[in-house]
Parts: sequence; C-alpha cells; structure tokens
Amino acid sequence: MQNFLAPEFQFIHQYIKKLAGKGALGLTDDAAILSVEPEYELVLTADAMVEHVHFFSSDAVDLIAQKLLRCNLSDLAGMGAEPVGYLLTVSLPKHCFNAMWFEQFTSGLQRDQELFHISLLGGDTTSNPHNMVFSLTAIGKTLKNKSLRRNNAQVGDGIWVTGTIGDAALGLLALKNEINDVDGFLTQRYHLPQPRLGLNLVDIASAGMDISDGLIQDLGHLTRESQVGAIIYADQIPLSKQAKILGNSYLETCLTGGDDYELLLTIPQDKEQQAITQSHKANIPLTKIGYCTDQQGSVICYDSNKITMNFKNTGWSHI
Ligand SMILES: Nc1ncnc2c1ncn2[C@@H]1O[C@H](COP(=O)(O)OP(=O)(O)O)[C@@H](O)[C@H]1O
Ligand SMILES: Cc1ncc(C[n+]2csc(CCOP(=O)(O)OP(=O)(O)O)c2C)c(N)n1
Ligand SMILES: [Mg+2]
Repeated sequence: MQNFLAPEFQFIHQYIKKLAGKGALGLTDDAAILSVEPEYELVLTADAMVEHVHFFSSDAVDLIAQKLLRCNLSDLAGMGAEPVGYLLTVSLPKHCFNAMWFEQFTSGLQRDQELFHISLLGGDTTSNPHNMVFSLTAIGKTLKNKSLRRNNAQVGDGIWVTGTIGDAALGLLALKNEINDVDGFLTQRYHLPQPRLGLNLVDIASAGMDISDGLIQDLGHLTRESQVGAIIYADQIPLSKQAKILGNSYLETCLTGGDDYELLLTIPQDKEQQAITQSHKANIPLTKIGYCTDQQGSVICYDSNKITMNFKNTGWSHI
C-alpha cells in the first residue's frame, strides 16, 4: 500500500507547518516540547472564538486569525507575561478547506507571529457541519512570582487603563449598520485589537487584567478578587476622537461593550511616576481613571456632573 497523506494531513503539512517554531518538532509528533529558563515560570491561557458570536462570517479570514491570536496575547499582557508559543485548534465547515482560505488564515498568523515574536507549537484540525470555531492556547513566561494578578489591588491605589476604551464596541455597532464609521477607525479597532505587551510594570502595578468583557464588568472582577471597591470618573476615561464625536449617548456602550483588549491596572500612588516612565518606554498610553476604595464590592462610575451612572448591563456574558 502506498503511504499517501490524507487531505487533513496535506492541509497541515502545506499550510500549518510553516507556522511551527522551536519546540513544535515540525508538527511530526503527538505533542510539542517546551523548555523554559529556571528563573521563569509559564503563564497559560486559552480563549475560543466562534463565528456569529465573536466575529462575522464576512470578516476577512486573515483578520479573524489575527484577532484570535491577539485576544490571547492580551491575556498574557494582562498577566504581565512575555509570549513564548501557542497551540491552535480549528474546527471548520467543509467549504473552508481550500487553498485560499488556508492561505489567508495562515498569512494573518504569520504576520502576527513576526510582530509579537511567537510561533506555533501544535494544535488540532477538525471539521464540523456548521460554524467556524477556533481555540487558541497561548503560553507565556514571567520571572518567578512576578506575574500581575487580579487580587492585590490596595485601597487608595489609582485605577488606570491603557489606550482608549469603547472603540471596538462602537466598531461592532458600525458593522451592524447602527452607526457610521467615517474613517474606518472603529471597525479596525474591532477587527484588530492591540495586545499591550511590553509594558513592564513588575513591582510597579499592584494588580492588572485585560479588558475583554467591558470595563465596568472587568473592574468588578478585579475589585472582587482584591476585596476593594472602586470609584472611576467617566470624564477621565480615555476615548478616541471618533468615540467622542458620537457623544454621551454612546458612553454606556464604550464602558460596557467589551472587545477592548486594553489593560486595566491598579498602581500605588508612590509608583505613578515609574508607571508613566514605563508607558513612555513602551509607547503605550496610560490614563488614570479613578482609585480603589474600602467599599468592598462597590464599583461606582460618576458622570461629568458627579452623578452615579447606572448601566443596563455592566458587560458581556455568554449565558
Ligand atoms: N471551560 C473552562 N475550563 C477551564 N477554565 C475555564 C473555563 N472557562 C473559563 N475558565 C477560567 O475561568 C477564568 C475566567 O475566564 P474568562 O472570563 O474567560 O477569562 P478571560 O476574560 O481572562 O479570558 C479564567 O481563569 C479561565 O482560565
Ligand atoms: C459578531 C459579534 N457579536 C458580538 C460581539 C461582542 N462580543 C462577543 S464575545 C465578547 C466578550 C469577549 O469574549 P469572551 O469569549 O468573553 O472572551 P474572554 O473574556 O474570555 O477573553 C464580546 C464583547 C462580537 N465580538 N462579535
Ligand atoms: Mg476567556
């Protein structure tokens, strides 16, 4: 009998293999092998992306791939980790198994592998009759005991965010034709999040996480884990000029819509200058939006008239 490759393995060989890096063993074995320097520990995270839920069927395939990788890299950034490698699982309807689809998907990943200095370690390929479903496991590293946790914010620490908040949620509205995205900025922020890797806040930030489900909800997670409360000021929250133009009626979308993939951080007041220095070094904007209180479980957002804002939902929930 001739030893030929079944189509599944031809696809892996032809398209996926070129993404494989150190430790992947050329995708020839059952698993990858990873060594890590003794002074480091591994940081592991997995996030899935599902057609119709996380992205549109009509989205460009290379952008879907980049968003998948970037959302996971954002989780590593949220832990203060440096990327090492990733595992990729794809489950696709049969019509996706063609050269054009795989060329686009892998070219998106290849682009970002170079940008973020990361390579593929392995994964799995399956078919399913309905939707595109992806899962990516990102592996990073931090110096031992130096990762950024959600549970160490202290009363009085400032609350900070990177970048601008709400653009992607507005981009989603634009893609649903509910608002106009004149220059394409908002949809671009939806399609291509910017993982905030490289911001070195070791021994500076007291707690941190990435914002994926909505600022208000994610701040709730951080304050709960740290057993503190929070007061933030809506007019201090950094918004892009495209978001500002839409006006106050879209503020709630910005603060609760999710898909930001920015970092939420707490920083003791005596470390603020160091944090700002690091933000300049990494060229990542950092803005103070409030502070931690001793009102455990209370997240208050004041509007510009110092009136507490009430939200219909504080953020995204799958169920
Ligand atoms: N199906 C699951 N199996 C194992 N762990 C899970 C599962 N779903 C969520 N988690 C864990 O629960 C925590 C919260 O999940 P999630 O809200 O998705 O975090 P994130 O927003 O950082 O991706 C994370 O530590 C995540 O690893
Ligand atoms: C087509 C489409 N509809 C709705 C959304 C909004 N949305 C879907 S999941 C999600 C939250 C982030 O995804 P999740 O799976 O919760 O990631 P995690 O918090 O685990 O990182 C948001 C804001 C979207 N991105 N795309
Ligand atoms: Mg998750």
